[in-house]
Parts: sequence; C-alpha cells; structure tokens
Amino acid sequence: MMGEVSVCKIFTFDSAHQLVGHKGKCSNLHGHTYKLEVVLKGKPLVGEGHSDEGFVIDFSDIKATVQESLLDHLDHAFLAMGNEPVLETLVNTGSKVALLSFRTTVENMSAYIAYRLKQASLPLYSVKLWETPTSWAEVLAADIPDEGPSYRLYGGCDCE
Ligand SMILES: Nc1nc2c(c(=O)[nH]1)N=C([C@H](O)[C@H](O)COP(=O)(O)OP(=O)(O)OP(=O)(O)O)CN2
Ligand SMILES: [Zn+2]
Repeated sequence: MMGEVSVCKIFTFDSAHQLVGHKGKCSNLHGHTYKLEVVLKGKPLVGEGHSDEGFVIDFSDIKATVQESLLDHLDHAFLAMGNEPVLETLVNTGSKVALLSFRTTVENMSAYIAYRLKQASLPLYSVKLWETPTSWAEVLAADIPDEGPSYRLYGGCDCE
C-alpha cells in the first residue's frame, strides 16, 4: 500500500527436535540455532513530538512481543510433536519441552510462528525461519488462514 514501509527484527533461539520417521539424519535427536526474521509492514507514525514518530513500530516493542509470545516458550526447549521416544523422559526429568503437536519441520515451524505473531496483534508481513545457515522457510502472514496453519495436528499445543 502507498506509504507503507517494511521493518525487520532478527532473533535467534536454540532448540532441539527429532523428525521421527525421516529417511535421513534428521530422525536423530539434534539441535539448531534457529534464526528468525520477523518482517512487519505499515505506515510510519505521523505525530509531532510522539515517541514513535517516524516508526512503523518501535524495535524494542517488537522484541518484547516476540520474546513473550514465542521465544520464552521455544528457546532451549525440546520442540515436540508428541511421538518422540525421548519425550516421556524429558518431561519426567523436568527438561523444558514445547509441545507443539505438529511435525517440527522448518515449514511447519515458520507457519506456527507467523500464526502466533498474528495472534499477538503485530502488523506482520512475513516470517523467515533459518533452520541452518543454508536452509530456511518463509511464510507470508496473508497466507495463514484465520483458523490457523494447515499442518496436521496430533494433539493439543501447550502454548495456548
Ligand atoms: N524441507 C525440509 N527438509 C528438511 C528439514 C525441514 O524442516 N524441511 N529438516 C531437516 C533437518 O531437521 C535439518 O534441518 C537438516 O537440514 P539440512 O539442510 O540437510 O542440514 P545440513 O546441516 O546437512 O546442511 P548443509 O548445509 O547441507 O550441510 C532435513 N531436511
Ligand atoms: Zn533439524
């Protein structure tokens, strides 16, 4: 739209996961330092003397919202679909688990993140999630259905 500007804030978080049934090495329990690019879009505020004049949104407000609505839950957690053999042990020994109930591919993770950030009322344009330095997935906010992402859910999410 005329006059709109995109702004981006970048985050990293560390998580473990296991793609049960994968034909290759990702069937093993392993971890990633994920890089998350959150792109917001809007018209910069016009308001003389306002703290946010010229901002689409203050970067520090983006940081606080993404931290609270997402990263506190995912960082240093085991990202679980629910079918991982190690899950019961992790839960019983008090390890941090984010029970997501979908297969934790980077495609599904990026759709989940976009949905959560839309729910947090950010003027989201897109998210790009880097799983490794050479592999990423991107989801546009406009492509997330109102009722949530189209991945298959295997149970309830512990994040609602
Ligand atoms: N389309 C997808 N393919 C793969 C996913 C995924 O989420 N979506 N995930 C994995 C593994 O979890 C893991 O990310 C390994 O990815 P890969 O790029 O193969 O990792 P490498 O370290 O081998 O990367 P190189 O840079 O090629 O060394 C697998 N596939
Ligand atoms: Zn992986």
